[in-house]
Amino acid sequence: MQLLEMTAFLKVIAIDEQLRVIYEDNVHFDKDLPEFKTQGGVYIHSDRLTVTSPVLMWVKALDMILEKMKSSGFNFSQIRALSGAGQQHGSVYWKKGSIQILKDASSELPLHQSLKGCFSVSNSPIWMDSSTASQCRALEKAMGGAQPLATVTGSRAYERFTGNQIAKIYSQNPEVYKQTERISLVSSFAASLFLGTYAPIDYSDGSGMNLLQIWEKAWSKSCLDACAPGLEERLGCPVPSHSVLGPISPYYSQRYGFSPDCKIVAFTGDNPASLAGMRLQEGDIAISLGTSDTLFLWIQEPTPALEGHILCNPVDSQTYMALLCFKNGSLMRERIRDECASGSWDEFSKALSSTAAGNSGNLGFYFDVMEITPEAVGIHRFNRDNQKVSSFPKEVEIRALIEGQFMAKRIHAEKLGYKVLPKTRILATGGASHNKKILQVLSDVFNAPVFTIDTANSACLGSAYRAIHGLVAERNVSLADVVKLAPEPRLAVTPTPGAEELYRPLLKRYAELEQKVIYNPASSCL
Ligand SMILES: O=C(CO)[C@@H](O)[C@H](O)CF
Repeated sequence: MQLLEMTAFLKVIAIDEQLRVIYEDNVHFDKDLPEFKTQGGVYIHSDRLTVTSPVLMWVKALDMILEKMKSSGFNFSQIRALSGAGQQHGSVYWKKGSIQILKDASSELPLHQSLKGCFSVSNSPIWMDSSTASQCRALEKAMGGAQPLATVTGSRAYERFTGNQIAKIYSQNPEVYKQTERISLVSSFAASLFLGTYAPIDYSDGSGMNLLQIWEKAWSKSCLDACAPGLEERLGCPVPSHSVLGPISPYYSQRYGFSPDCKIVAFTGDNPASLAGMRLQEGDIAISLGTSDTLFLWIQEPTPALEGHILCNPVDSQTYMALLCFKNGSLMRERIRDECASGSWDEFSKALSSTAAGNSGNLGFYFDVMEITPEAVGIHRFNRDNQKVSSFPKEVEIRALIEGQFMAKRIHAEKLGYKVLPKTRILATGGASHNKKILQVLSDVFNAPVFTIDTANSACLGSAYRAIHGLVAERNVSLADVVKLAPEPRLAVTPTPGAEELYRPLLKRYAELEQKVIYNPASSCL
């Protein structure tokens, strides 16, 4: 069994020995926990840069989803291993003395009641936050620059990365930091709830903090010291992502009937879990079309750069995964769907069918929030002569959005050194991967076949696979061996003949125009 704590929802999947899904359910934060008044599971603060989520909402969602399973008659005693994943980079701050409260939580009460006083920061910073620019500059300065930091930790300093978020809390609320005995990632926080004590951070999700040396798999003392004092003891020691952390807390056996022998396998980030769920192989590109769109690939010898991220591979500690994050993902698509297709995906798809590939040379950049890849914000439209225009007809706008999002992915993947080869497969997952018209554009822009996997939520499935893998990893069994019975990714679409020739000049134009829309703080103040 495994849980996935994402930005907008909590999801659970249980699978049997044949890797068949035997239970699946969600709790949507906005709809099912309206008392927290979140939008998309988050609070966007008035500065438009700070983005947080209430940590108690996550705890209450866990209580809710387990109660739903229990009332459905689910037999928890059959669960042999449990793992999970959480949105990357987010952080949870446990107040002094909380470990004892966590250990002693009464099985008579839902967890959120026992833990309500345990968090020194009640609104956790999450991956959508971009309020730590000064902390990023300070960290890069301390490490000798952006590239030296990227070489050590796999990424230059990014606002959403946990080290910079901790530095902000330490500098703005030193008393709160002093009152904090443990700092978890969202993934290790969720693991702690099941373990009944603080769970360690795994190498893969730990690579998204600007704190972990990805080659040595140990905290970088220089990075820790540059962010906050006494940070190492608050983080604990990182562990391999396949580690078995221990048996499930007695709280779950008493309250839900879990077997006391159920093992907790280290939780990891949502994207590393997706890599496991999609059973990515060398040469594949995975594209997760979610709240944020992410492109990731399995890589043997990475070269950390000033764009994108190199993370420790969650299923093979000797290799790595390259990741590019595009913050304006499904929320951007939904806004254009609402405005240009009356809120209907069918109409949206019809618009894609009624416009020709290449959109008659019209190109668009759609960034409602500050984009990560590249750093840019706002809506920018250009006609076939590269002249800025203020609007497009609705169906042209829809195609410009989708072609633009996928051209950006190909351009930035190739900048990271990735080559689209004849054997390249694109494995698509996430909500939009159900839409064949959207996938057709993806296939044409990359000139590669697109496969989808059975469940739209690969991060969930990946965590279930990792739970099983955790039980045998010590015997050097690879994840691939453990999941060979899993459903094969299904071929969804293949490239339209002539797509490569059509998009090659468009990709070149898009890359050139992107330089014009890159965020330049100086010009934006004028
Ligand atoms: O920031 C990201 C990756 O670096 C996002 O994909 C988050 O993991 C989404 F939860």
